[in-house]
Amino acid sequence: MPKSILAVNAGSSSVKITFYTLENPPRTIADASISGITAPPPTLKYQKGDKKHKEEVKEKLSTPQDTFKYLLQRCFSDPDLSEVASVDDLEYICHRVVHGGDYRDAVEINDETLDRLKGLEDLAPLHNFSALEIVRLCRVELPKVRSITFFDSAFHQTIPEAVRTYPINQEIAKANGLRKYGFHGISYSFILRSVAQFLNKPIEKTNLVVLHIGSGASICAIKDGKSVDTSMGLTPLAGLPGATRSGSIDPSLVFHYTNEAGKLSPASTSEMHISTAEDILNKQSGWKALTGTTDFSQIAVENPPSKAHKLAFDIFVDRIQGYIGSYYVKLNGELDGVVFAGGIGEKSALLRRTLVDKCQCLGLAIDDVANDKGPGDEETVKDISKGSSKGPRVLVCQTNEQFEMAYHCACSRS
Ligand SMILES: Nc1ncnc2c1ncn2[C@@H]1O[C@H](COP(=O)(O)OP(=O)(O)O)[C@@H](O)[C@H]1O
Ligand SMILES: CC(=O)OP(=O)(O)O
Ligand SMILES: [Mg+2]
Repeated sequence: MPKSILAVNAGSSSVKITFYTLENPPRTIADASISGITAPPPTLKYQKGDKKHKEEVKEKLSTPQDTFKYLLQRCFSDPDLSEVASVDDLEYICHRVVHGGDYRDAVEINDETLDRLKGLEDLAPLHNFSALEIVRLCRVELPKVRSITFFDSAFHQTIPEAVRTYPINQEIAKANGLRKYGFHGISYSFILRSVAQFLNKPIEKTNLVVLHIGSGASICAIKDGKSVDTSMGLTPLAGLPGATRSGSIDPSLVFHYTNEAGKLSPASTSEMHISTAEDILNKQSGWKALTGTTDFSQIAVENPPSKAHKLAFDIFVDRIQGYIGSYYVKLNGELDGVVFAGGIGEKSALLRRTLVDKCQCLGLAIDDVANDKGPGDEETVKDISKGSSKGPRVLVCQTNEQFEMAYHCACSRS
């Protein structure tokens, strides 16, 4: 039986896994995910071809490792999934790791790289912990399968010095790795390749402003196929607000909010230390703090259920509009398109329409019918610009971080 690739995308509240054939390009065999780990009961979603299944998980899944093991076991024990019946059918496991520090490329896990990644965990405990717990588990329980880690930050290594440097003491900045890194890069890499192909342009001549907006949200300016700026910074907290994140705020706010800011948060564990301020701004802010829900589909509605929902929507629109304006100028107005991606970008026609209306002065215009319809299941990129528009294209891209990892894994092998 030919071997396969398993791609793992472990987030703070979900673990998604996808099995692919080991060929170039890889073909999806099956997809499984568990979401709602932090807001039980967790939900399992499973898809193989046209067969879709969703159920509440009864077992207690308190760690990313438990969740990953549960998903793997479910897939291995499915009689319809004969392609991946056991660990012997796997050649590679690709892991999405959010913070990769100075890494420019994916790395294969061995004692040395795992040690280096351990150092990064302190810089981004909230974001790297789940993924690295799963990497460690795979080392112990699936030692024959090669683990490759892909970093969200790697795509942004091209950001110029003046953009990535914080104006603080540079000795301290260098010693502690304090600079803008940027994230969602695995997704941006998928989007860039897919959109360049769609526009029939070479990647190195493609200029885009891309919005990856899901429960974590960021935006990226791409010039000649390279990231030149992005809204997230040292950690994914900077920039746009998200489901539970504040996004950029005046840093002094922290000390006015609570005088416990620097103390360890009760959410810390013996392996993961986070301060009270980090916990508040990362996990108790954003849509959740404003409206009580983390689900943007309840906020992005024509008639919002409360003033707070309307305010949350308006805040998001305001912050994104600011970045689009700034990046348009940084790209000298020479952009091929503005791309909407991520759960919200792909699904909310209302947010896309509102933003495009607010950015009319840049020549953006939308076709309402195409926008309302959105992309079909098999449509990776859809053009929703108004036919007569001479401005940059307005596009929706259904991003796929798992595929991007499997694709690079298969490419580097062939
Ligand atoms: N129709 C919709 N309108 C607005 N937001 C939506 C819609 N459908 C899903 N979303 C939002 O997309 C977000 C999840 O995005 P996704 O990129 O899948 O998540 P993650 O950041 O966890 O990877 C959630 O906040 C969800 O509410
Ligand atoms: C980097 C980041 O914010 O990731 P996610 O959107 O998956 O939370
Ligand atoms: Mg995501």
